[in-house]
Amino acid sequence: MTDVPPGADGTAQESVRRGRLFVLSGPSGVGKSTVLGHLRAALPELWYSVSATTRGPRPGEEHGVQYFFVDGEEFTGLVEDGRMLEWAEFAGNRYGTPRDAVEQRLAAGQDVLLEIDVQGARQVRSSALGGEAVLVFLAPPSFDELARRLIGRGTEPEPVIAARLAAARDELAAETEFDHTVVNTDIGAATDGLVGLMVGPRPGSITSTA
Ligand SMILES: Nc1ncnc2c1ncn2[C@@H]1O[C@H](COP(=O)(O)OP(=O)(O)OP(=O)(O)O)[C@@H](O)[C@H]1O
Ligand SMILES: Nc1nc2c(ncn2[C@@H]2O[C@H](COP(=O)(O)O)[C@@H](O)[C@H]2O)c(=O)[nH]1
Repeated sequence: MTDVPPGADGTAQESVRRGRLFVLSGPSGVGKSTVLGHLRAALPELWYSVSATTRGPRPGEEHGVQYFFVDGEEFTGLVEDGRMLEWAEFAGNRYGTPRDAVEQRLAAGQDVLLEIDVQGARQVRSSALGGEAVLVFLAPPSFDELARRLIGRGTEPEPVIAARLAAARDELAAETEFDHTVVNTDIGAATDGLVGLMVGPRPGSITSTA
């Protein structure tokens, strides 16, 4: 399920600067996947974790691309074997981040981005990686606009949309737990906002040798 980047075999990592871990979260329908699509073009070196989920694929989604689509039994096995960095149940399905690929990329010096829900972001924060993780909240311009986007996407039946919007009320209240907020009013501006957070100097790093 995981792939290992060249040079990430654990043999020559002492001289490699560790990659940075970014977590992008926010309510369902705010535009996380859309903005990440643009971010891929802006930051081609960034590695995006592919989550596992028990949700069925939407039209056009492929196993190993948007998600690893697994059944409930396989998901439970991954959790019990300690192979999930974090996982959560969201609106009737389970979602989780495969641990090994993330740790291998970070050790190989590659920056990593997780697109996960608020429950998962909290778990990352309290995990061994929590101290180094940068948590970013993608916020909608308003709740009504969030609902318009989720309904307009047309991928979920009405009861699922209702469950996602109910979850969104709690998720929006969690914004203050994050290191940064980017408001997704305009896709280009939101992408630029994320890029600005991700390409800046690391905390404590030397920015000038003069
Ligand atoms: N800035 C924006 N202005 C208008 N529409 C937007 C904007 N950003 C995203 N959208 C639209 O909102 C809908 C939801 O976007 P998207 O699927 O990227 O959300 P998401 O946060 O990834 O959702 P989920 O968490 O459910 O996967 C899509 O139809 C997308 O085209
Ligand atoms: N805690 C986690 N949440 C995840 C993960 N992968 C995706 N998600 C979040 O789930 C919801 C719903 O996603 P959808 O694709 O069904 O619309 C959304 O908020 C995602 O960010 C994960 O690995 N862990």
